[in-house]
Amino acid sequence: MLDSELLAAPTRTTTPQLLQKRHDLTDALLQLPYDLIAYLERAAVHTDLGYPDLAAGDAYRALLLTDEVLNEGFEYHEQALEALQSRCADGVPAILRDQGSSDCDPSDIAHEASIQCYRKLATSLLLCGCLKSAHEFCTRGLAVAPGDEDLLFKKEHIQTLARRRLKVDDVDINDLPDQGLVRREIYPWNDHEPDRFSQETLDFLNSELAAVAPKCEVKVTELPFLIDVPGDTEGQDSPTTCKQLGLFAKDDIQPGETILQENSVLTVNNRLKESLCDACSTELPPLEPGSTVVGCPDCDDTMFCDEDCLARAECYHPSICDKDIDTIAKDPDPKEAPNALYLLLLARALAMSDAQERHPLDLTEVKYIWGDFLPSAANAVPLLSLDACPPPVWTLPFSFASNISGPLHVLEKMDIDIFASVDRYDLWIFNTLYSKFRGTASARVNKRDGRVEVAAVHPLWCLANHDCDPNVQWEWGGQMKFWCREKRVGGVVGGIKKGEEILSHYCDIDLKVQERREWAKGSLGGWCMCERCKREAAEEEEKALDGHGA
Ligand SMILES: C[S@@+](CC[C@H](N)C(=O)[O-])C[C@H]1O[C@@H](n2cnc3c(N)ncnc32)[C@H](O)[C@@H]1O
Repeated sequence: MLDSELLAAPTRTTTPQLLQKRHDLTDALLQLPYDLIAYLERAAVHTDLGYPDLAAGDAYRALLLTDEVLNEGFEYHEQALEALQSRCADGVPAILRDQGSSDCDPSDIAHEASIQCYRKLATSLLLCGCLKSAHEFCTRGLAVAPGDEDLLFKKEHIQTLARRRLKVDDVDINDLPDQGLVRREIYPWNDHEPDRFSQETLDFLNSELAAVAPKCEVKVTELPFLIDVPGDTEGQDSPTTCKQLGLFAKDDIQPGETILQENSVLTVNNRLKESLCDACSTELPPLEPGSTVVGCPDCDDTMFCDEDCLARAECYHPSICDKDIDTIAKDPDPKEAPNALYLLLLARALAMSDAQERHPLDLTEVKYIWGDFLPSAANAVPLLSLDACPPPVWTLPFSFASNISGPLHVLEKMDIDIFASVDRYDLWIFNTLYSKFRGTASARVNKRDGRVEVAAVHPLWCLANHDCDPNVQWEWGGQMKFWCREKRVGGVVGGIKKGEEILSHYCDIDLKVQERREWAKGSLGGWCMCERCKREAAEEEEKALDGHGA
């Protein structure tokens, strides 16, 4: 019986009805932000809609609110208690009734609700593939409700799954997988996403390009739909294409000519003690007489390479100035470096949103960029099974720390009320930002120790598509720079004719085809199918056949 509870049971409520319910509950939360019952109700709707990650996010906020109710000294105690009392005016809320309690004392209700939160968190995180966090919530829940059958069952199930996945008899809890996957999509209720192919979008992007890349324009183009399976790519049905954006030359461009120079404050680094500019993350010039380095006049330790960077920081820094936010995600374990950088990018976007009083998804640096989204229908899985979760079609990396607790911690450090700001800082918004950053960000390693330390999103540079015979070369210091190659692969003289596409490179083009394809696969979403790759792969295959025959 418990097993069936773990599955997202088919519901008689239709998707449009569920979406309406979600909409109403979100509205209710905007009216009564400290209502833990509404969060639990929305978690249930998110489960029924097939978004266990969003259900976990709601259950976690509900859990935090149970703490607020139960602890008089907590910041939102009064508001959370008042909201709960108003929800209990007519008896125990329906969402808690199956727990058998008819007692309407707020403390008892909050206690019952916390157990429900632990159960929801454990199940939902398990469905996303975050076994370690799910296990932790089972353990925390069992400390509050020893012997709770549901939590005991889930804990046992996690251990069974882990034994199977890790192929060991004794599972060390610290070894449990915790990096999950969730749906990567434009959520049905996301009304911030522009039509990227509309004339309005193209006009906006082209006006931005005029300042940083006057010889470039963005256009709609067709790209091959790339396949993830090596060996499936050649000599079969020609791959279908998909509509995307790309950069094109508006004029002839000469070899060596600079094409694009772009600054982006959506740039972060994960070094705590390195002297890097807070805005552009380049190494600061030495602090000597005549140095251009300037500090923030209002907080210690925030340095910029010059007055220009200090001025650019106005669009995010006021929201984190003197807020003790510096240590978050800094100096991570090397294995965690990419996740830490994505969290820092998210934190920067949240600071920009707060400082500019703009919805994060409406930030110019974010709004138009590629997110590698799948249609919602393709992501929807009719019945989620705990034994095969997350389903292979889900592609957005997800963890409790990166997607739920980390962003909330950042907001709290920024003195933002995490309950009263659900319109701007809801989990689906963090997930959408992550999708966009994962589709477009570039990273830089420290030359001294080879560790990945800087990441950035350059919203115009990232419009250029990849080719293993690129016609441009790029370099990223304080600025992202593109220039026309002097020579193409094979020694052909460079130069780009008016109307030709700007062809960037997402991997080291000096590698052999197999290695190039491996490297670029992550950012391309599949096996590169450029002319050079197809030609060289065919040559390699021919060589292998010859070797075989000899
Ligand atoms: C950074 S974006 C490039 C700009 C993107 N086309 C847009 O519409 O904004 C990277 C994505 O573009 C697509 N892409 C880039 N180069 C490609 C290529 N040579 N073949 C197929 N898809 C490509 C892939 O979907 C990749 O994930």
